[in-house]
Amino acid sequence: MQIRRHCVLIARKRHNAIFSSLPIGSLTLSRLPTVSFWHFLPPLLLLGGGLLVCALSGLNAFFGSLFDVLPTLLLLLGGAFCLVYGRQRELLLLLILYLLYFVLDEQLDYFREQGHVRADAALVFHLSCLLLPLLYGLFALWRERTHLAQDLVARFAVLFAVGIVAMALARRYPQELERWLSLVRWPGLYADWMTLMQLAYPAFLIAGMALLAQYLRVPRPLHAAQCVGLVGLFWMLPNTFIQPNALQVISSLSMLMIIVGVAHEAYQMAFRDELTGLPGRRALNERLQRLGRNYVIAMADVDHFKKFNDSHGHDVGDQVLRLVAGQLRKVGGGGKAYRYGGEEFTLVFTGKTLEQCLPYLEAVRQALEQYPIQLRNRAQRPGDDRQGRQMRAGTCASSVSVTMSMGVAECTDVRLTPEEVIKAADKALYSAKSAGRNCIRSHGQRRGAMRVSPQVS
Ligand SMILES: Nc1nc2c(ncn2[C@@H]2O[C@H](COP(=O)(O)OP(=O)(O)OP(=O)(O)O)[C@@H](O)[C@H]2O)c(=O)[nH]1
Repeated sequence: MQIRRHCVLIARKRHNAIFSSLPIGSLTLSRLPTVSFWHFLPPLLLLGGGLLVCALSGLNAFFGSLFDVLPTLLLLLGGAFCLVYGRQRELLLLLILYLLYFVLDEQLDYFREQGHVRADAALVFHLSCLLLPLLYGLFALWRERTHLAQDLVARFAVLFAVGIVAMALARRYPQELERWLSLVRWPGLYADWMTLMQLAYPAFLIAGMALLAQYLRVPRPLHAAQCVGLVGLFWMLPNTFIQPNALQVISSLSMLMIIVGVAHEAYQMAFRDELTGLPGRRALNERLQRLGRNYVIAMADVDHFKKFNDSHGHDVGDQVLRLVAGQLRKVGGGGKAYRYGGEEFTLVFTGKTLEQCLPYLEAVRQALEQYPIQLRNRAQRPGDDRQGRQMRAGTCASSVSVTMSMGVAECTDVRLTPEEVIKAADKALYSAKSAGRNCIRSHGQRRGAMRVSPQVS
């Protein structure tokens, strides 16, 4: 790695935007944005599918019976899954959704059989509309603690206490409670479309904003699923007695969103490298099993990374690895980047020759070399954007650049295994390091380090 310290006038907008100042000791470095549309895609697809099913006039016998048992099935299977993997938060969310389904389904059954609602239907419905967003929000925001058993007991205790108090009040003061719940407190804020009791709207709003804030602070598939789930429940409640399948379908799908969120995160844990967000070694091993006949593998290693760690600290080193991963992720030519381990990365190209891949690798190498990493002192951070612009234009900032060496090998013989190709790429990487670093060397190349101009077609 070649470290250059010099005064820089930061002209590149992209650079400024990306350096969103993550404090690391006395330094600040970039935090790559991690909010992703893909986190929302599975729950949105489930919600869309659910709304479509609800819009159909009636489900056939098979789907009717399926949705009748689905909430119970999801609670049992999803609950067992969450319990085994210590996901108490999700377990309790499933339980809350199931309890809501159970309570309202009893009312619906009575309504269908008798042709009129039960005497306590309004009270039960209003209570559900108030308690659901509050409990869902509370339990979704309640972070898991280290002591799993204590955590689980605390959650059950809170749920139990709320349930007991609500039931006691409903039994002891049914009319007063119903009147209190259905009161229009803010007539000026009342609109025709508001078919739920008025208190439910601020409860949903607060829960929704808190869940969104949680997602923005920690963007995770599960947090996205919780947000979309709340939207589904907000749609479901006013339609419970109007749309025949709304309760079963949306309750089931909200539970499924939580389970899919847990499964999505479990997959990410197994196959994604947490630090860089790139697919990890396990994902690479899977990919190696189905590479076909023609492929190229490049091993890339950050130069003098130990020195960088020693001079700037491990945390800054971590940020640099993220930045390197961000550049590698952009490699063209259909290449896919993986974190091999430590400061080593692997790039895999399929259906291409080594000559075809080299310009893409060279483009990445150059992009990284030319990318200034600005190290700022936290104490000198500007108070606002204007001040920041002035400071960037007028002061000296400490800037370093990171370089990497690469070794490339190609599968030319069907008898070669991917592991042998990786070994060959590793040898070429070693040659690139010996040749002075910050260059690309391909397997079989005898002398000198290869530098090719990035004529990417
Ligand atoms: N910050 C940080 N450092 C890491 C991580 N993984 C490995 N390292 C460090 O990477 C460094 C690798 O050092 P070396 O293998 O000696 O390689 P190098 O200093 O890059 O030297 P050359 O490869 O010869 O250019 C070690 O100091 C490791 O501690 C990580 O996830 N984060």
